[in-house]
Amino acid sequence: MDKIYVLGAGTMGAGIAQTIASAGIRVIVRDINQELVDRGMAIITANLEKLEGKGKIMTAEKEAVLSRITGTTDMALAADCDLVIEAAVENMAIKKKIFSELDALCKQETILSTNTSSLSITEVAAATRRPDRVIGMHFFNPAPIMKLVEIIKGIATSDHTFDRVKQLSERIGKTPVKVAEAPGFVVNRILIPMINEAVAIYAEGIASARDIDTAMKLGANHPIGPLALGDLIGLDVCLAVMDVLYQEFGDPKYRAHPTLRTYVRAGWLGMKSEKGFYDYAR
Ligand SMILES: CC(=O)CC(=O)SCCNC(=O)CCNC(=O)[C@H](O)C(C)(C)COP(=O)(O)OP(=O)(O)OC[C@H]1O[C@@H](n2cnc3c(N)ncnc32)[C@H](O)[C@@H]1OP(=O)(O)O
Ligand SMILES: NC(=O)C1=CN([C@@H]2O[C@H](COP(=O)(O)OP(=O)(O)OC[C@H]3O[C@@H](n4cnc5c(N)ncnc54)[C@H](O)[C@@H]3O)[C@@H](O)[C@H]2O)C=CC1
Repeated sequence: MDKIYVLGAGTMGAGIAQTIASAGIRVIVRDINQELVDRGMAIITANLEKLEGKGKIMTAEKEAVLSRITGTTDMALAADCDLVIEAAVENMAIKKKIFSELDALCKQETILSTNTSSLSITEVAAATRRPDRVIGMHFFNPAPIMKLVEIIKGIATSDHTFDRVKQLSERIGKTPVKVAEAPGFVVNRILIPMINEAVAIYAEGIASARDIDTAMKLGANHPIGPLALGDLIGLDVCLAVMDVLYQEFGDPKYRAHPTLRTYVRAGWLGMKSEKGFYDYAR
């Protein structure tokens, strides 16, 4: 795979584009307006400058990585790419619309993948006429750091598509795991209900946000606490995943805590909106 198209330049899209370009592969990253494209490119540049500042990459390498990334608002540039990685919002209706558009646009061989956190690959694939070439390629946040990629086949995804995505994952330095289609796959079915439970503990006044996080860092050896992790992921993404788990399984244990929903309604989405369980305003 020589040319990859990433759809969405947000938290995940920017990190995925950086990861791919750092592995020597050309990547186009698309968002819906130029301001969002510029914001994504600025995040990538800042990340690379941090690595440069620490002496982990040379200036020439930073420039080379940046030169392999093209920011755009143009969907048509997906046409001749080998792989599309969709990292737009966690909403089935929007993903179906995007995949139907991509299907009409892209060459026959293009593999269409989604970085969805929880949604059905089979349902996304059904919006196309190439369900054998649609697959889940689930990265973790922050994408340049986290080693895992969950690869999820839908009911019609071919072995050939799986093998190609597995090979690419390894080429960009990730460790892929094969996961059968199920709501939330492996990691999020465990992780997001844990974050939801931390929100419940916070809302019940059992401990402060900082103490809940300290408890899980020092008591369970987690690198960051669950509320800080919710802020890193995006509380809107956490809520969307809880709602999918609840709807799909019909089990009340997956009910999103009302406080999580209220935060999202307030626009307190975590780091990306500079406010969540903590304040990030600069
Ligand atoms: C919702 C979904 O669908 C799926 C998901 O993604 S679930 C979320 C999965 N992610 C996690 O669980 C992350 C848990 N947290 C961690 O592992 C760590 O806190 C962390 C790696 C994010 C940061 O590590 P830390 O030790 O707490 O902080 P810090 O020392 O600042 O960072 C460690 C390194 O990561 C880098 N880093 C931190 N955040 C970064 C980011 N957003 N982008 C790129 N690099 C980043 C730092 O620059 C630092 O690099 P060096 O080692 O080269 O100095
Ligand atoms: N935040 C996280 O920790 C993780 C999120 N995911 C998944 O990745 C996807 C993206 O999530 P985030 O990056 O967190 O969201 P985000 O809200 O940070 O970014 C989403 C971006 O997609 C853009 N977008 C919307 N429609 C688009 C379109 N048609 N074309 C191009 N861009 C479009 C938005 O303008 C926005 O910039 C979601 O499906 C989410 O569930 C997966 C792994 C981790």
